Amino acid sequence: MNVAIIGASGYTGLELIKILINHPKFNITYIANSTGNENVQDLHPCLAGVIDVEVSKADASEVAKVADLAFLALPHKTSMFFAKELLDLGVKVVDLSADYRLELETYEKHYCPHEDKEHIKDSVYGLPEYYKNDLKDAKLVANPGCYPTASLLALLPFVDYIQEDSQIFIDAKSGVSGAGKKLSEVAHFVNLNENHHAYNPFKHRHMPEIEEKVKKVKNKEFQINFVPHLLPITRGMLVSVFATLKEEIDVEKVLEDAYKDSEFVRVRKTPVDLKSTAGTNFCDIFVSRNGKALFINSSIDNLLRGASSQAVVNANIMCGYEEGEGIPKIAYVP
Ligand SMILES: NC(=O)C1=CN([C@@H]2O[C@H](COP(=O)(O)OP(=O)(O)OC[C@H]3O[C@@H](n4cnc5c(N)ncnc54)[C@H](OP(=O)(O)O)[C@@H]3O)[C@@H](O)[C@H]2O)C=CC1
Ligand SMILES: CC(=O)N[C@@H](CCC(=O)OP(=O)(O)O)C(=O)O
Repeated sequence: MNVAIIGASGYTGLELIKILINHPKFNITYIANSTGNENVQDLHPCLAGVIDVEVSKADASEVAKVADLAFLALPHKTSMFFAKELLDLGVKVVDLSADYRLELETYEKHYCPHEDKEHIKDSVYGLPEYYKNDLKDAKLVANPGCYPTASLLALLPFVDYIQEDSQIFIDAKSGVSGAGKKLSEVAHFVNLNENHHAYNPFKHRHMPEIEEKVKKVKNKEFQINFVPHLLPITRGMLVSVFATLKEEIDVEKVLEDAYKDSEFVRVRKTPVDLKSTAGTNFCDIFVSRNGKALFINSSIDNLLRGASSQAVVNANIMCGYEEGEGIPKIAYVP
């Protein structure tokens, strides 16, 4: 199957190239960014001697001539313009941005007016462990955000056991590649190095994404109190969920049962770490309880399970391939 990558000069775009080069079924036929007119090796010197392709200035009608499926690694608000055109031209889309993740009303409250109301209602949320059946027939997949991926995989198995009307707290920590390649004051070496801080407490746009998906998957409404933090590292994400159980249940069994058939969730016996998942599509999860107090701990690579490798898993399912075809499993350890 011929595929296109739009947004190939960004961090997640590069990860898509790296995965798709080695993929047994997908063949990259189109790579684009906002300017084009460059070789991919000039864009990413690490790809010299690996892939020799001209980068185009992104154009949906050109994509439709050479590809059946497009990965959009574009910023929110830009993605929906390309997705709309591509879908109308019959190209399947896996969108890494937030543009198709939420109900229209939730999206417009937390982002901006939506420019593709026709397709947003048909998009499938790309969290494979919970949406696999819908993904099989999807034409448009909305890849989840990195924080919601790690948070939902940790939280969802326990939602039925958490005290109704109680508070759920999520402490989440991300490597700085989560913010994309653009320069910013926060990502300045001197501000970041040997430092650690929270940002947007209780106001981050991933809080409504987590709340909405808990409601959709489990039909339960909880106030999710989400606080993200920035880590002075390139990639990796660590999430700690705190909640109160209705009863003193066997939490390890609940977690193991939830993911016994999942190729890319590993249930751990000790608290999780960043390095064991870096470079892979795995989500590692550990759970513990103190009476009714519940602690769930998850780890992912924000650029892979939080973005590009999860996008390729979704594309595999959409195209009827094995979920794990071409998906990285070996971590960057040590
Ligand atoms: N980084 C992460 O960990 C995660 C990111 N995401 C989401 O994935 C998407 C991509 O993220 P990331 O790779 O970090 O972003 P980057 O900022 O690193 O890259 C953005 C890419 O979009 C391209 N682009 C921007 N505007 C246009 C345009 N008008 N036409 C064509 N190309 C355009 C840029 O090209 P150019 O170089 O020409 O400007 C660049 O290739 C975002 O929506 C992000 O929120 C989701 C989960 C995790
Ligand atoms: C460290 C950092 O800045 N992270 C980004 C989240 C990146 C991501 O997963 O999400 P989206 O696809 O929704 O942008 C942030 O907090 O906005």
